[in-house]
Amino acid sequence: MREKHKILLVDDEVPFRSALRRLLEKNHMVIEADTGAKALELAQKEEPDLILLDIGLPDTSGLELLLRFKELRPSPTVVMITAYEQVRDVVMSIKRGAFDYLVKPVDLDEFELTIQKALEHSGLRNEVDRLRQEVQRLRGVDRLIGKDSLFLEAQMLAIKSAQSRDAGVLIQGESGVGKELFARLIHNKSPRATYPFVALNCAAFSREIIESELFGYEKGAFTGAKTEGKEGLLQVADGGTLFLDEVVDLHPEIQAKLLRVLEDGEFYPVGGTRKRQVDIRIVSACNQDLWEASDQGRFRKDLFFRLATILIELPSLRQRQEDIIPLSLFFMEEFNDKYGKHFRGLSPNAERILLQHPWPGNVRELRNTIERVILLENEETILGRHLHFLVEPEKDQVPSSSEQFHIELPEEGIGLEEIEKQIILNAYEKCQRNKSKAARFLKIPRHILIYRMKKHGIEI
Ligand SMILES: Nc1ncnc2c1ncn2[C@@H]1O[C@H](COP(=O)(O)OP(=O)(O)OP(=O)(O)O)[C@@H](O)[C@H]1O
Repeated sequence: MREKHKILLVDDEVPFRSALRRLLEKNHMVIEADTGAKALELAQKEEPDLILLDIGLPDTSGLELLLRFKELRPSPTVVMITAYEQVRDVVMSIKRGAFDYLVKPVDLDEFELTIQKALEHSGLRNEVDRLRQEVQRLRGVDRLIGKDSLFLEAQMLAIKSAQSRDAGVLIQGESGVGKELFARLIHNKSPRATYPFVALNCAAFSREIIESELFGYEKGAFTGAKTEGKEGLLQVADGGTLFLDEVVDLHPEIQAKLLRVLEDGEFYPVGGTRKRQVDIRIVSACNQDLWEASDQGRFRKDLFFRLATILIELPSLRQRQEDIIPLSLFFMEEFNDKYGKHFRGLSPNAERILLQHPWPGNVRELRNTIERVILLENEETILGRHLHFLVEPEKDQVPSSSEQFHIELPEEGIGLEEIEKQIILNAYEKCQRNKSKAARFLKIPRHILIYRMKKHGIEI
């Protein structure tokens, strides 16, 4: 938190700025701009708590500038400064989000009161922003949606494993089931929670990059290495948790180096001669059976035992049908907030489609699906037709007329003549014993149908 508030004065009159500066700088940090361009640059760079903004500037109008300030994040509190004759502009500036206004020449008491209120407002807004971020963070991690028994068992195991500082936890499950979310949950509930959580996807880069990312390097370790060297993620995560995603893809040499870190808490950066010490916990994830990979010689068994002191298996979304609708509603709320929409629920048809889909991409696929609908549609209910992209194309579902037509033939065999007779009889009945209709149905001329009916002894 800043000790002094930072106030930006934007006015092109030097004597007026100097007078305000004298009033303010005893208790606040003051910065100044005499043009709109300079003011915008300072507002972005310095993030002032409060801006005192003159309406008439040489290069732009204060009203235009106000709109630009309102787009900044964090957005500063703005008090407009104006002459009497610009009262209409004041009304406009309040509509555009200015907190208050002061009229030149400024009355001292009114000035102090306005500044005090504006700074209180700015402080409250910052607090609201901070709390909102905190809620978002907690929502993302602590709000794990799921009532399925396999899922709840996994969650209980994760929370229990968080009590230990060091035990290796391996989380297994298909892609998108929430392995990283579980890793964050374990970290946040563990004694290491106030230290960093650092994630690395072991499948995303070459062996060399993973090695230098993990262990860091000393200057000049290899061609292209930054001259000053680089700290590895092991060091960055010191005291906290290192999350290794797709751990099965770690190169054997890196597996060996990692084992040493886990055994002795020590390692050498790439190209380094000075030993580093770290205190980390490793939570890893894998979308295949890591024990089977060890058995097949693709992963060191000694490292497996270190990483998998506790093994958590996360069920696929297909295995937890009862969670599909609650998860959908949860994501609906999330994306309502994000895109300013007002969806309230799912139609029965939409529910049916969501429940029938096999979700090969699991919760991630469901989340993306709901995001797509909320972003693109504008109704209050998610409807079946909003989910058309999940439904197989018609031609794949309904067999063509020739595939639909099927005759059950008797085991002992049957004459072709008899088959023809049965088909004509069926068609004749289907067409309410109307010979013209039956002929059209069988795609033959009417006199041929009559001829064949007589031949087979069918009553006309
Ligand atoms: N139970 C849950 N409740 C709420 N959101 C969830 C849940 N499970 C997963 N998610 C969300 O689904 C998405 C995918 O989750 P996550 O990245 O943790 O999966 P993963 O198993 O690590 O995937 P990958 O194997 O591809 O790395 C994330 O946006 C996550 O927030």
